Amino acid sequence: MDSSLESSTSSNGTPVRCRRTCKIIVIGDAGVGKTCLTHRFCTGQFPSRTEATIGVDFREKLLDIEGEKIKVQLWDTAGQERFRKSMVQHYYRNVHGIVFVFDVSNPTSFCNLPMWMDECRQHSLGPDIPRALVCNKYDLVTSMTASVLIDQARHLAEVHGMSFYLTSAKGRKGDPLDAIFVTLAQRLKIQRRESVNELLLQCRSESFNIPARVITAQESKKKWACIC
Ligand SMILES: Nc1nc2c(ncn2[C@@H]2O[C@H](COP(=O)(O)OP(=O)(O)OP(=O)(O)O)[C@@H](O)[C@H]2O)c(=O)[nH]1
Ligand SMILES: [Mg+2]
Repeated sequence: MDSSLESSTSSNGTPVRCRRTCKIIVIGDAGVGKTCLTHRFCTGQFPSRTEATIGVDFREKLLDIEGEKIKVQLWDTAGQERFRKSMVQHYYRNVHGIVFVFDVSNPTSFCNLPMWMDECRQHSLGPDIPRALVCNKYDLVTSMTASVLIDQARHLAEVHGMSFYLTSAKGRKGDPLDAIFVTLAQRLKIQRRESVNELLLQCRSESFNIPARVITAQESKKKWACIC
């Protein structure tokens, strides 16, 4: 995992604390509810009114993952082509997690998912980057057609190793909305731990005469690039 560390400084200018930041992009067709989902996750409220996102909106939330503070930076991207084309390069730079969203009441938004996945591939985001598939507006589900769509979505998520969520940004009791982002942050943390362990093993097998804790610290710094 390659995420960044953020520092705050004390009165004498020395860094006092580093906090990991991970960038999660939220993508999908226009109107599927990306802004509402991210807004609700960060503020707890369903926005009374939204307008089409132009470029990108940033939202942040500090999570406590197994005792470690991780700042999740959400990139709420624009679904409309005309509002996103100048920003696409920025969306995909240094991404740590991806959330694909579609609207269960709009089958076209499901059919367009391969196009969004392709765009990720074209920008070199490999399968190693944790991702989630969100079927939003579940509160609108009434028909059998929707349950077929949900089954297909579940299958798509399984095939691509994505976590799958049925959500309503409008919110219902027990809605798993928070789990989307918390689970991604947990996966990122595990991934980072594993990559450090892999490096340790590699170094040992190559008989480098370097104490393990030195490698961990150095590599950890590289993986979570520090901006202090
Ligand atoms: N019923 C219902 N409506 C929702 C839900 N989520 C979003 N909406 C509505 O869907 C519309 C579009 O929501 P947005 O969050 O702005 O959609 P978006 O994906 O950010 O759209 P772009 O910024 O254009 O890409 C708004 O009218 C929301 O109120 C939901 O879970 N249930
Ligand atoms: Mg939006």
